[in-house]
This record gives sequence, structure tokens and C-alpha cells, in this order.
Amino acid sequence: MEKENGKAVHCVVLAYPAQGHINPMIQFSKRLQHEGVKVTLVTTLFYGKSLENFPPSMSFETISDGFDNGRHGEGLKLSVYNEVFAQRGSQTLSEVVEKCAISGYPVDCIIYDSFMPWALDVAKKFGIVGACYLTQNMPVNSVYYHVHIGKLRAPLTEDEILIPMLPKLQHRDMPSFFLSYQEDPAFLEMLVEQFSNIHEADWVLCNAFYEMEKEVIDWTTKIWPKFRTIGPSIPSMFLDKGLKDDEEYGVTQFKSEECMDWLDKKAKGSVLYVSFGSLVPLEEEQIREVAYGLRDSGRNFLWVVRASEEAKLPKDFAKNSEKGLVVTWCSQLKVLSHEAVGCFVTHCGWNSTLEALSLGVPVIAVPQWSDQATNAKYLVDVWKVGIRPVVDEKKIMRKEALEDCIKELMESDKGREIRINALKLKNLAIEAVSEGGSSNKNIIEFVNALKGY
Ligand SMILES: O=c1ccn([C@@H]2O[C@H](COP(=O)(O)OP(=O)(O)O[C@H]3O[C@H](CO)[C@@H](O)[C@H](O)[C@H]3O)[C@@H](O)[C@H]2O)c(=O)[nH]1
Repeated sequence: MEKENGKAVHCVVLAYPAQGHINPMIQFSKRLQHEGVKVTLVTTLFYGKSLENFPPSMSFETISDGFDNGRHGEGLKLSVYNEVFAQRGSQTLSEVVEKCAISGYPVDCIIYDSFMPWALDVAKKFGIVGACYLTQNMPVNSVYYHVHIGKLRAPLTEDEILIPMLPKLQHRDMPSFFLSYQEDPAFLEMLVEQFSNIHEADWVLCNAFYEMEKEVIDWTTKIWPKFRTIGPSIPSMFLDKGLKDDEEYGVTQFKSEECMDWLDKKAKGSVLYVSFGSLVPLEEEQIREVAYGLRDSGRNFLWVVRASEEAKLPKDFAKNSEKGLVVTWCSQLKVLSHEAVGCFVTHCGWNSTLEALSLGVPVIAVPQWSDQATNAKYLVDVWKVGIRPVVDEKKIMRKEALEDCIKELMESDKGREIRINALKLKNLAIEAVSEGGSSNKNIIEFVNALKGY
């Protein structure tokens, strides 16, 4: 598969330095490679050093965020980091593009994570295509976009937030940066900044699929005509099985611990899988409530508690028992696709959300930070594949609230309906990336345009 001039199309894929961002970018890259595109994956030097199991089929380059030995010093403000990153990142990304040209593989397109909008200027400077990749979900992006166009403000003054094509949102459904805006506006500003130049991007790609949120996607395509959904960006073996040997994302920041033998011994649908993702630390009090809630539910559970969080576990809590196993990291997709798993207690990070939808696993939604509350709203009220426990005035989910949700999901009629809905979503996700499906067609359209067809 070649361009009109006979050469393979070459895309630089610029991933933001975080597990939840590099995973989907690598997965999308594999789909591009499947369509005959040459991919060079790029991330920051410091983050790159922490990654293992890099896919051998891709070239790998690094840029500088200005902190090649890490972001030491608690005092470093996000706004300062972003400013330095934009400046050093633009410079070193330009060097990568130049290096590729010198080595005989000129770059045709930069696909950049929307968290780094300055990368579009680099693409423009070289006269190549700039494609923005939105790692988060479209309703969340739409919320931030409405701040960008001045239709929504922080701090929130209204009780209910009305945004076209989205359900009514309460404060608890909004991205957390609205609620923390007064203490620290930098996060919301960074997320809104994603949309500062988006109308100039040649393409806007989003890690979602059309059938999951048609209304908001149709609305978005009207304002950005080159907006396309290309997800779920998760390994093909867990979806359409169209890509050979594609069983893992490819890079890992943390080492997985063995848990498959333990799962193999458990009855079908009997295990609660619990994970709060790769980033957010939980309050010790919250970890204690989860621990006792799981233990007292009487159910089997497999819980990922990252090494940095382990000291917060209650001293009397058994990490490896007949009913429960705690690991520091696991292959989440293998776990979610295991028939023993009956429910996912999740923080609702966007990748975990898409993985749950794609594998048909119902959820107990326990959002903590960033986009997670809006994802939880969709999981519970729009896709109807989960339940959200109440939290108290300290925003802690008490053990009783968790136990009630577990009981409801595993035993009630509502739980059975939720399971049926989860399977419907799973089938839609598989169809979207299969031949002729909405995301598959969009990927082919994108690649053909790069090839000049
Ligand atoms: O034991 C584990 C736990 C997680 N994962 C993987 O790690 C990724 C986690 O991604 P995500 O669910 O998105 O959570 P975070 O890592 O917390 O992601 C951050 O980035 C996402 C994209 O911006 C946001 O949606 C989240 O809110 C934000 O916390 C997923 O692919 C999981 O499969 C594993 O492989 N093993």
C-alpha cells in the first residue's frame, strides 16, 4: 500500500507521557500499520525510559519536555511544565521530523495527542498533515470545548449544566477540574487549551465509536467536518481479531503480576475485578472502605493496588486468600476477558471504560478525578451498563455503599438488564472496528487521504 509516488505513507505518532495516553495511541498505530502505513512512535525521553516491551514493528523516537531527568521538585507548577514542554517539545519534535527526512523516510503526517496542541504548529511549519487525536471521550471533550467558546464557565454557577446533545449534567457528573478550579485552575486551562487550534487541524480523530454516542458525534462532525471516530483503540484479539498476534498494548510502565491461575479456579462470572488505573492516588480512608467492602461482600475479588498505594491497605487485610487476591498490576484486558470476571469496579478512566464496554463487562463506577465522573454518567445513565455508589460529604464511598452495589449488580433484575446491555455494547464495539464498520471505514478513509487517493 503506497502513496501515489510509490512510497509508504509515514506518520509520526506523538503520545503524551502517560499509560492511559500511550496505550490507545499505540493501538491506533497498529491499525495504521495494518493499512500499510509506516509509524514512528514518539514520546518524551524521560517517560520513554520507563517503558518496556516496545512493539518491534514500530520505530521509536523521543522528544524533550525540558525535564529529561524527571519532574523533580514538588513545587513545579503544571502551567510552568506545560509552557516549557511546548517550547522544548516543538523544538525537539522538529528535530525528529528533520531526522526522518535525512534518513530517507520523510514524514507525511503528525498525529498528536490533543494534550499537546503545539504539535500542530510543527506540522504546519513542515507543510505536512496535522491530525489531532483525542484520547478522551467526546462528551467530555464537548464540555471543555464549550468553555473554549465561552458558553460555559468555571467555577460553575448553575446547578444543572446543559450542553447540546449531552444529558443534563449535575456537578458530580462534571470533569473534576471544574470543581477544583478555584484551588488550581491550571488543569482546566490545560484541558481547554486542547481546543485552542483544533479548527486548524487537518483531521480530528477520537478514541470512541459512532454507535455509542451518535448524537454528540453528529453534532461534532458539523463543527469539525474532518472529525472521525476510530476506536475502540484496544488490542484486536479482544475485539475483531483482525490483527495477527495483537494481544497486548505493547508498552508497560508497570510489571504485571500473575493472576490467571487464581482466576482459572473461580466460577464463571463470580469475580469482582477492581482497579483505579495508573495515575490517581486514593485517600487511605477510601482504600480501607474498598478493602472491607470487598471482604465483607463475601465475593471473590481481584484488586489492583499499585506498589505506590500498597502501604495504605489496612494492616489486618489479607492480600492473598481463598476469596481475594491483591496484585500491583495485571494485564487488565486478559482479566476482563476471563470468564470468571462478573463485574468491574472501576475509576472510569477512559481506557478502562472502553475496555469494559468492548468486553461486555458491567461496572460499578467509582470516579475519582478528571474526565471520570462524566464517563461514569454515561456508563450508568446513557449506556446503562453500570451502577454508581453514593459517596458521603467527604466524597468517600463507604463499604456499605459498595456492598449494596455489588449485591444489586450480581443478584437483582436490574443487574441482569445491565448485563444484557453490556453484551449489546460489546457487539457494537466489535462491529465498529470490523471490516465495513464505522471506525474501520474512518481509518481507511484517513489512510487513503494521506496516500493521496
Ligand atoms: O492493572 C492494570 C491496570 C490498568 N491497566 C491498563 O492501564 C490503562 C489505564 O487507563 P485508564 O483507564 O484510562 O486510566 P488512567 O491510567 O488513570 O488514565 C488517565 O488518562 C485517561 C486518558 O486521558 C483518563 O481517561 C483518566 O481519567 C486518567 O486518569 C488501561 O488501558 C488498562 O488496561 C493495566 O493494564 N493493568
